[in-house]
Amino acid sequence: MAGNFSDDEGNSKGKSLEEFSKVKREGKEMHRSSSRPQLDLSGAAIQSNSEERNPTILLPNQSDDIFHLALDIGGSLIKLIYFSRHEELSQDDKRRRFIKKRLGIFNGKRRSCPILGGRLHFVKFETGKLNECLDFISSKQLHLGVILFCWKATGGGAYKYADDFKERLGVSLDKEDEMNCLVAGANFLLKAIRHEAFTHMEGQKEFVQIDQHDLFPYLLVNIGSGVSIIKVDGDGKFQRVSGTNVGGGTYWGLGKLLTKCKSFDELLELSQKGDSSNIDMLVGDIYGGLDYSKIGLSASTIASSFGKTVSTSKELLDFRPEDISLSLLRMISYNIGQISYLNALRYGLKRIFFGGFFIRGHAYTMDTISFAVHFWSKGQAQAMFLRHEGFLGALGAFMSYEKHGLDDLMAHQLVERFPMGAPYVGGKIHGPPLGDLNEKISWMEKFIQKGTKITAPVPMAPPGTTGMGGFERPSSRGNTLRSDASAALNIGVLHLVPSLEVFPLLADPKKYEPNTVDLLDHNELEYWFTVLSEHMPDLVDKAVASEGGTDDAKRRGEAFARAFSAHLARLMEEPAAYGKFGLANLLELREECLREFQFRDAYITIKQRFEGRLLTLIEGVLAANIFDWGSRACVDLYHEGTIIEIYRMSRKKMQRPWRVDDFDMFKRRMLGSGDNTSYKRALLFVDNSGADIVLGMLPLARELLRRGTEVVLVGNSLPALNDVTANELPEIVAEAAKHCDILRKAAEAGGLLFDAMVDIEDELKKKDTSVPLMVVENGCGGPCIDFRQVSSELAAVAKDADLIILEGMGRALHTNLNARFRCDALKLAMVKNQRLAEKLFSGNIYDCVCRFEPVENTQP
Ligand SMILES: CC(C)(COP(=O)(O)O)[C@@H](O)C(=O)NCCC(=O)O
Ligand SMILES: [Mn+2]
Repeated sequence: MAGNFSDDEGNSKGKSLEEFSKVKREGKEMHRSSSRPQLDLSGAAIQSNSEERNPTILLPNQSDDIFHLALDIGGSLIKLIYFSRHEELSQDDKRRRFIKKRLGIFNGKRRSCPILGGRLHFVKFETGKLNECLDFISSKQLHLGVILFCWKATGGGAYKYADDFKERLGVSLDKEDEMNCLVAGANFLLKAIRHEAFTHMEGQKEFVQIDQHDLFPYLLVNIGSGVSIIKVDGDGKFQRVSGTNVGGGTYWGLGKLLTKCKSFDELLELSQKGDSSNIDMLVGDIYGGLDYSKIGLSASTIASSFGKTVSTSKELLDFRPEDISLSLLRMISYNIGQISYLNALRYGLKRIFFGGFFIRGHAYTMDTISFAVHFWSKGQAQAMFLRHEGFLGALGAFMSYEKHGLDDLMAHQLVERFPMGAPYVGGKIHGPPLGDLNEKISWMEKFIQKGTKITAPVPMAPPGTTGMGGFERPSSRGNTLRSDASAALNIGVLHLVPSLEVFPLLADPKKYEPNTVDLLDHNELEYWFTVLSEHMPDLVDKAVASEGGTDDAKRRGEAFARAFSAHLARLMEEPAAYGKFGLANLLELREECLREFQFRDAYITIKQRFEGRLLTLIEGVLAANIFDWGSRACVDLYHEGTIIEIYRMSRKKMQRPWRVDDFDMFKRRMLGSGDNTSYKRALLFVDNSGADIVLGMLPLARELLRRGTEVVLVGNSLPALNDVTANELPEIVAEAAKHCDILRKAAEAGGLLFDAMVDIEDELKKKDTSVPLMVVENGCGGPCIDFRQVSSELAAVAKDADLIILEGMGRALHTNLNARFRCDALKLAMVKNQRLAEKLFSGNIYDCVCRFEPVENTQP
């Protein structure tokens, strides 16, 4: 990795590099937490002429896990992106080591994948309040990890404010060309991030999946203070074809003069209550209330922005600031839409992507731009917007660091999360600071005391819009408090997980959609909102108990409930607030939110309760799936009997045929005649811990093993509800193995019974590479599974598998009910929700689903 080198005084002369690195290291360690990445200066060499004031230093042995930070300092806003390294989530335990070696997955850093896992954070500040940006960087100590480097920066402010960064933080800014950055940022987003682009017409947001092989050419319109219009033909291939000086700065500047608003967001918020027909001259004003239909203009179309203000004797103070703001917003958005379309027409482009912080996820702005493009192109061209709209330049600057490997990242390696602390907004801090749990809790408590309703961060409510010709007055935002009331960002933190892979047995990864239930359907959202809200008190009880029921745990429990309710409220207000969101995402958001408030495993006490019954081996995966602490109906049942009583009742009630009953087909396949009857390798996606495993999946695994099938038990990587994790599985298997020879032998050979083995390394040297029983993690932290993002070890074992068994409602119904695989698939679940049973199968709660999909039938 290369970068410019200078010490705090900006002078690198007079000290040997070795001395320098020693001093720097010692100094650095004093105020650095141990989890912070260290610079490896060994082997460092000056790359350019050593007489230069800031020669470039090459650090050949530096691992990639240092902070990267990039800036886009525009005329109005500073956009900052920084990368923080992932903490290791769990120890690289014996099981993982064994599996990785057996599967030939290179352990440690993989050369083919030069970046380590980490997170990309997106933050913005007003340029006029540069100090807030510098304070933020200092408070997060982002500058300490990068003492030898310059930060990549773009935008005019990279020149204008370079000295401030040098003086306050001792960091130089390495300037990158703005247009280059915009294009690199847009290309990265459109290629690497799933559903980054969306259309917005008449209040309706629709996500668009761009085929990365069919991306170019397109028109990129970046609306910052001014507007750049760029024709993009490929990576690094572009031309700035036009621009306009009437942009975001114009709206803010004129708005400030005319309304006395103090900030852009205040001005934008004001427009929500405006009625621009008091300011604008409409076609109807000229035509006596009629449309000018001959040329396609409705009465409500603006004939002349601000046209009405000239013909009256009114002064500025006689006009409502709300109306002025809306009128300005319409004038500027419409104008940009029109100019953009004319440029698209000039170059024969159909797709126009709009970015820049002028848009701010503001529905009215997007609708106006879309309307202009649609109207003038007669529906031929399409306006599209980007979820990371404001960060194109900063992302591009970030991409210009060499060797971070980000340019190779693909959608399946990125997971977006929405912690309560993000996004951080400069200026008034409305939300809790990132990362600090205690402050986050206090922040939540403040709202609990006030009894105020809060919604999670992100943009403003969509206004009511009408069709052709104009828009109705936008609806007001009401009096809900947002955790981030001033500036809206509808993006989360991007987690980069280089080890995630697309499940290789998916029949058609392009067509694959994990979610069965789409929450963009408002009825669905309302229903699941109620289900999850009602489940909350019980979940909080369990979570608090899992942490010993202490006062601290109770405090965190309350804060979690507030935070998750705020997310739910946010989604109810704007279902697309977090991008394309299905039920699986919502269920995982709940687990992530628990983890954010440091509940490591909320159902641990429940899982442990089952341990005494581990020996009870009874067949019946379906019946055992009744043990689900995520289902309201089932939790109610648990008050009425012991686990074993409920299980017995569950089995007794199971009358065949089940609601979906392909059992006979599966049996025929299992018992069929000929040589090729046994499956070679089965992947068993196991679900709820204890009863499900012991009463359901282990007996099935045993049967498969008996028939010579290699069995891979696939468990969650992180706890989710009461589901068993991959780390917990070996212990359960070991316990069961004490009572079953088949399991014992298989487990020993699979490296699951370490006590029984002298040395794993000796085991690994054995020639026989067949492993009868393995445990692998799935890469997931929710109760569902998205097969576009699975762990590398699962992807590796999947390559030889010819049978997949998905157990449980989350993995087989909420997700993957419609998924098709390139091998046989058995989907087993009990439907523990009345509405879902009716909707999916016209059935009833506790119905069972046994769907067998032999590969011949699933191939198109
Ligand atoms: C979270 C779950 C999908 C877990 O089910 P499982 O995969 O364990 O069978 C399920 O508990 C669920 O959808 N619960 C919410 C709906 C309800 O309470 O009825
Ligand atoms: Mn489960």
